[in-house]
Amino acid sequence: MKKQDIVFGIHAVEALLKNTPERIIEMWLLQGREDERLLPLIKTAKEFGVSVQTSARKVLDNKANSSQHQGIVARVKAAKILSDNELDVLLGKTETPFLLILDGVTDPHNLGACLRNADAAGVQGIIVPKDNSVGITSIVSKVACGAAESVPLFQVTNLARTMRYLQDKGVWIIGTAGEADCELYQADLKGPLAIAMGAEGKGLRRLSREACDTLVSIPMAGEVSSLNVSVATGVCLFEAVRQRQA
Ligand SMILES: C[S@@+](CC[C@H](N)C(=O)[O-])C[C@H]1O[C@@H](n2cnc3c(N)ncnc32)[C@H](O)[C@@H]1O
Repeated sequence: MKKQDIVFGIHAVEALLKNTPERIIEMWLLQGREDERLLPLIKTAKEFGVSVQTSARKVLDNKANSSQHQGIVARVKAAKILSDNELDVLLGKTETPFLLILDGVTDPHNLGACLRNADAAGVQGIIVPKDNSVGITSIVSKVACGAAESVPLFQVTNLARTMRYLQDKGVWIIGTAGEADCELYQADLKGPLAIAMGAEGKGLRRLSREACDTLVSIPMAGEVSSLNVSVATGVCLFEAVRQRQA
C-alpha cells in the first residue's frame, strides 16, 4: 500500500487544503512565479504548519513527474482507502443516494474527468472494483481539479456483490450501454440511484451488466459507435440532475 503521494496543480492543492490539510507533508512553489491564486494557498499551508519551499522549475517537474503543475506541488500522506464498510456508513446517512459506478476505468484522465463530473453533479460517492481500475494518482488528482479530494472513491473487492447489496438497500442501478433499447431520457432517475458506466474498451462486464436493474443508451446521431466514458458519464449524471431538480 502506498504511504505517500504527490498532488500538483492549483485546484488539486487548494482542494486538499480545504478538505484534508492534515495530509500535506510539504509543498514546493515555483521560484519567481507571481500568481495571485497561489498566495491564499501559501497562507493557509503556513497556518497548518506545512513547510513551503521555493524551487526551480526542473525540481517541480521532477517532483510532479509532469510539467503541468502550475507552479505548485505537494507531498502528501496517501488518502485512506475506502471500501464496502465506509460505503455502508455513507448509505446509512444518505436519504436519497446518488452514486456512480465505474466498472474498470483504467485511464487516469478518464477517472479524473469522471470525478470532476461527479463533484459538479452532486454525486455522493464513486464505486470502482479494486482490481483492474486506476486509483487516485497524481494525474487523476490534477485532471479532477479538486474533485479527487471532495468525492469519496470506494474500492470494492467484488463489484457485482456490492451492486446487489446496493439494490437490497433500495438503490436502483441503471447500467449504460450503447446497444440498450431504452434511451437514457426515458428512464426515471429520480429516486435512490447508482449509474453504472463501463470500461473504455469492453464496456460493462457481464456480471456487472447482469446486476443492473435496467440498461439505457445515450442516442447517437452520427457514425461513431460510442462516447468516451467520461463524456457519457457527464451526459448521464446531468440528465439525472435535471430530473432530480424538476
Ligand atoms: C467507450 S465506451 C465502451 C464501448 C464498448 N466497446 C462497449 O461496447 O460498451 C465506455 C462506456 O461509456 C458509456 N457509453 C459510451 N457511449 C454510450 C452510449 N451511446 N450509450 C450509453 N453508454 C455509453 C458506457 O458506459 C460504456 O461502457
